[in-house]
Amino acid sequence: MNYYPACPRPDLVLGLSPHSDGSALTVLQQGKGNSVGLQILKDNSWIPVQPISNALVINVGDTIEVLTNGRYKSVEHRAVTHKEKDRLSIVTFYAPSYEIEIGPMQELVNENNPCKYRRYNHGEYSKHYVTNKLQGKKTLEFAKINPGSGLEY
Ligand SMILES: O=C(O)CCC(=O)C(=O)O
Ligand SMILES: [Fe+2]
Repeated sequence: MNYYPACPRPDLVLGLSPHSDGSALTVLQQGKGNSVGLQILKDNSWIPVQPISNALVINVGDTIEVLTNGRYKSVEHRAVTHKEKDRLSIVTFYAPSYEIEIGPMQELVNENNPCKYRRYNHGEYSKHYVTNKLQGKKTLEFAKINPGSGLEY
């Protein structure tokens, strides 16, 4: 559960820094009466996600990006604060157990789609995730075979 108090200077204070979730899928509930707080990064612009009554937001997380060999990208997102209104969001992360080994599905790797991510243990990734700052999609570098290669991720 995330609680963001009202903030007199939303221009200076973020609610939550830009990041992608380490999960496979994230299910997020934001109440309709809430201020708009969640934003996703699309084409280098931050797009607000309007709260809709009785609707859940589903985010693709890093684990799905790796499993699909980059076909489904984890979404970079952040939460902003509001001058007068506070905000509550409820998140549930669906992720593999720590002992599970993750890597791209064989079916999605071929000569046109070379393997972009190494195999690793999800517990290792979780440890890496929680011991690093939230900095956009930087945490996912952990899983890339060749981060500096110019491969299209
Ligand atoms: O409060 C929100 O809308 C975003 C929360 C979030 O991104 C997270 O908990 O990972
Ligand atoms: Fe998140």
